[in-house]
Amino acid sequence: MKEVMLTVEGLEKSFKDKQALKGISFEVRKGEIMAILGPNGAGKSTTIRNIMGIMYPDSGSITFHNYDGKEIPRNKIGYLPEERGLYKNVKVMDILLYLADLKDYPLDKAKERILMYLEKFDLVGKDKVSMEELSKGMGQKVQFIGSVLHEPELLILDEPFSGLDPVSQELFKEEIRSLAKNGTAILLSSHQMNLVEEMCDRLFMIQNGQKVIYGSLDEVKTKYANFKCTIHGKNQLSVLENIPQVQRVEQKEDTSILYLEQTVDPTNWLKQLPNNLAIQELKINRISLHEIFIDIATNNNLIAEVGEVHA
Ligand SMILES: Nc1ncnc2c1ncn2[C@@H]1O[C@H](COP(=O)(O)OP(=O)(O)OP(=O)(O)O)[C@@H](O)[C@H]1O
Repeated sequence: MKEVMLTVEGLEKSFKDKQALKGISFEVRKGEIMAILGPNGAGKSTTIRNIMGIMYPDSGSITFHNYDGKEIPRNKIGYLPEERGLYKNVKVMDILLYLADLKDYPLDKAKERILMYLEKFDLVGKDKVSMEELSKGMGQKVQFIGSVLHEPELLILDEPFSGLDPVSQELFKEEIRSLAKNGTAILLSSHQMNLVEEMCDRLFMIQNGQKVIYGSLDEVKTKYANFKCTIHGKNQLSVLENIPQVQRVEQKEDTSILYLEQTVDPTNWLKQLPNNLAIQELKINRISLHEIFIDIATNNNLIAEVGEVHA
């Protein structure tokens, strides 16, 4: 197993009468992309802010290598906060060198890396431009550069893809993957489940300040992502609902989605379909992370049925 870089253990945090975190525990390992997911207000940013030392937990511990809490060398960590925006009337190169300096990173090396990244992110020549002259997406790229410039061992990205066009999204994805490949531990919060599904090795899902899922993407999919069968063809709802091992059916015009029980073996299940079904097209696949997320965030059906995954 990969070396553990960050350990969060039993984190509790309250704001006045609101308990935002109720015993959050997880690890982030060298070279992995770990997603922290959850509905709005679940506690993701609060968790991240505690790791970054922007606030301190009421109880629980945060360990980076062998350092605890306030001892953690934050210059070994990179952070792209949810709130975007750097000083407006400062030139791109100056603000990035300032950030590198804050992290005690050698400035000549930083300058080289800034120019390399500006080229990579399609911002050649923008080093001399002031921040206020950049578009929102360009500003976000510069802020991303600021978070990786000093070659952090742990990179925390709070909603890195929000507001990016598809091309810029690809650039970020590629860069994040390549950083992980080179050993950076990455903790990433995102609401874009398709991207999480594409990129992440493991995930931690939080709701109301509590863990609901923690495990590798494969484990989570095997455990939570039951099969569904999509049929294009005109069929009566009652007929579909009466097929064995069908939990529920969603119908839109001539397309029906049959959500199947966890124990279904697709080959055997297909063999016993009624022979008078109208089928123009049929496919079987596992439900997506997006659907798992919605299920958990809205009614907890899946969790109640199958329990938890542990990493
Ligand atoms: N500084 C604060 N003072 C009071 N309450 C706060 C503060 N920061 C967060 N909270 C509360 O803590 C809970 C968790 O908020 P947090 O920002 O961590 O959620 P989140 O998962 O990051 O949500 P989102 O997806 O909307 O960004 C919310 O109920 C929020 O109202």
